[in-house]
Amino acid sequence: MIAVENLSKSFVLHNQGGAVITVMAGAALHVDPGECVGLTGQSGSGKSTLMRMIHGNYRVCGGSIRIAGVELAGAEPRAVMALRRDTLGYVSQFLRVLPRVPTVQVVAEPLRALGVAQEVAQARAECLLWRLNIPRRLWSLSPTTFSGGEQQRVNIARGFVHPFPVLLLDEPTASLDAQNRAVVLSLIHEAKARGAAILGIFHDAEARDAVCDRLVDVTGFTPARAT
Ligand SMILES: Nc1ncnc2c1ncn2[C@@H]1O[C@H](COP(=O)(O)OP(=O)(O)OP(=O)(O)O)[C@@H](O)[C@H]1O
Repeated sequence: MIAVENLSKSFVLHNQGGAVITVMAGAALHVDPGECVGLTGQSGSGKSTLMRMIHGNYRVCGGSIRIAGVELAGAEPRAVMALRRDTLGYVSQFLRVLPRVPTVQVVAEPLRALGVAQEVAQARAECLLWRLNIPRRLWSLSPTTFSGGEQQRVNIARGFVHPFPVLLLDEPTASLDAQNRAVVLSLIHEAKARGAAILGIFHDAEARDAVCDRLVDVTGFTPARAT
């Protein structure tokens, strides 16, 4: 479902005399349906950079990223948007939303984008908000003023509302208490059971051990160690 081959990435710092930072060369990994793979490696080794390339936020310098058979390297923005709508879910650490949109709509939006009826999308969103212990009185309010942990749970609800075949998780349990962390781990297990291919960054070792089938150390892709 996720196939990365011979991937390279450099950043050119145009505002710093054109300095070039090569983060990755020869990166390769795959994630099969029903599998959860964790990215590890020391701080600055390129975990987030790899994740952002797989999400289509960062341009690839060389190599290939295929998601459910679709090549992302050099893909048109329209193709990336279609992939994100249908196939590729992403839960980041930080919620980014338009102001004044009620939480329940924020969560239901990925389903609405797929043409799911409003009542069905809302019911599914409410179910996830309930499971993630967001108080009902908050559902009609914008999440912009919510606490860090509440915002993260809204983000998780939004990421899991559609059964995406591929899921990218960037620290999904980072600021959660034990009870909510257990809910998120259940959601990940359920997604694996329905055949989702999941790639995640988990600094929380206990969470990582609970859900990951394999680990890939990104340090092995840094140029000094690349073959
Ligand atoms: N937009 C950017 N412009 C320039 N350099 C960048 C950019 N994004 C990342 N980098 C560089 O790429 C390297 C890898 O960063 P990245 O955030 O991917 O590491 P990480 O493994 O996720 O680190 P951490 O565990 O600390 O979050 C760093 O040296 C960073 O400075």
